[in-house]
Amino acid sequence: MIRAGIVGGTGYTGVELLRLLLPHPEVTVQVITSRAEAGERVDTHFPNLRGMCDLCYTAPDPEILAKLDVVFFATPHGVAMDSAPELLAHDVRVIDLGADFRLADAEVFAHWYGMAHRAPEALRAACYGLPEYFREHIAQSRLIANPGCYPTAVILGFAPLLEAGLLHQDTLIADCKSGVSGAGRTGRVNLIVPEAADSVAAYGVSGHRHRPEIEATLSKLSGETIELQFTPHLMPMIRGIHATLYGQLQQPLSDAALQALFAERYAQEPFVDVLPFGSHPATRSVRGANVCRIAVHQPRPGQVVVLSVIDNLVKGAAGQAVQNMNRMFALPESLGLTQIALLP
Ligand SMILES: NC(=O)C1=CN([C@@H]2O[C@H](COP(=O)(O)OP(=O)(O)OC[C@H]3O[C@@H](n4cnc5c(N)ncnc54)[C@H](OP(=O)(O)O)[C@@H]3O)[C@@H](O)[C@H]2O)C=CC1
Ligand SMILES: CC(=O)N[C@@H](CCC(=O)OP(=O)(O)O)C(=O)O
Repeated sequence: MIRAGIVGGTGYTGVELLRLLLPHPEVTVQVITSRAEAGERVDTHFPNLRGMCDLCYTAPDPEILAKLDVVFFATPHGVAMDSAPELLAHDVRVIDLGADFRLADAEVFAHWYGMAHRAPEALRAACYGLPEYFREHIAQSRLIANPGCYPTAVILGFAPLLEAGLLHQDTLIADCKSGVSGAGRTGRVNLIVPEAADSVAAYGVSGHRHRPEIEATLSKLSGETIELQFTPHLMPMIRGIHATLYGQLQQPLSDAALQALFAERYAQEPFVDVLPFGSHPATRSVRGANVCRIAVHQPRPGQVVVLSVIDNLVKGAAGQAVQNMNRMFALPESLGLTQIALLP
């Protein structure tokens, strides 16, 4: 059995990790941390776990974490980088759901996250944990940077086109919507019901920290320098990300050829579902499931629109982290991740 620990167990992604790991046949969760709730039973805070979980929160203790096989950091940016080097030295695998190891360039990280990178050596050893594109590297890595939620939806939607060099690079737009759980449990004041319900607003239009993550990954996959306009919006829903991606083809391509590109690229992927051409996937079709549903459109010759939906807490965070863990421990990638989405 893999002995696992979760740092940040009172947050949304930490509890989502617990929901997925408790029934996982090859994992035993031995540690779940909270500084504020140390000593409290987890199921007093999350009654959905009653009868499934006897764990109590403990304060993060490096000596205890160092005895585990894998530690998930479901913590704000800047936390994992202070613990990861020591854990790695004790042969503990680390999966960071935050952004500490996502941007390979420490200076780019410092610019977007407003803090110097304090573990540059670990940063160099980290692998970007998007299994559909970096599966082999993940299997050999001991430190995984779990991708951001928006980047997961955007990269999975754009990558087949960019890998094939089919799009003009100066016309790319990612117009995205997120549910409020994307901001975390201790989210901002504008995420409380009276402020967030019955309203939609864009934010971060001039620059959001997920833009460099998306651009760096798509540049790596395409071999070109990719720049795009990324516009996130806050939606009055709890879970879900909907990405509408726009691009212009460099040369004419039939609808059937576009569809075949996506269908073939993801044919063997257990967690990417390519819908029939011209479909309209809804976030409710992925709620609670580790899946990205994608649909391709060509409204006018040469104009491509890709729709990509995920649950931000599952394929956008905890589910993808478990997928990465499975890969790191040479387990079947789908183990413990075959939940069907909750509908309605
Ligand atoms: N919400 C989402 O949809 C997604 C989130 N992420 C990323 O995952 C990470 C966690 O997000 P989320 O679950 O939403 O966050 P929350 O704000 O809901 O929870 C954060 C957790 O971290 C703990 N924590 C905070 N500071 C520290 C610290 N210095 N040391 C140890 N523990 C700490 C908190 O518990 P306590 O203070 O009691 O210790 C709490 O349990 C973030 O980096 C986020 O950006 C990634 C993809 C999607
Ligand atoms: C709705 C909302 O506020 N979403 C968050 C991103 C969610 C996320 O988890 O991103 P990281 O892992 O990079 O923090 C935001 O835009 O800042």
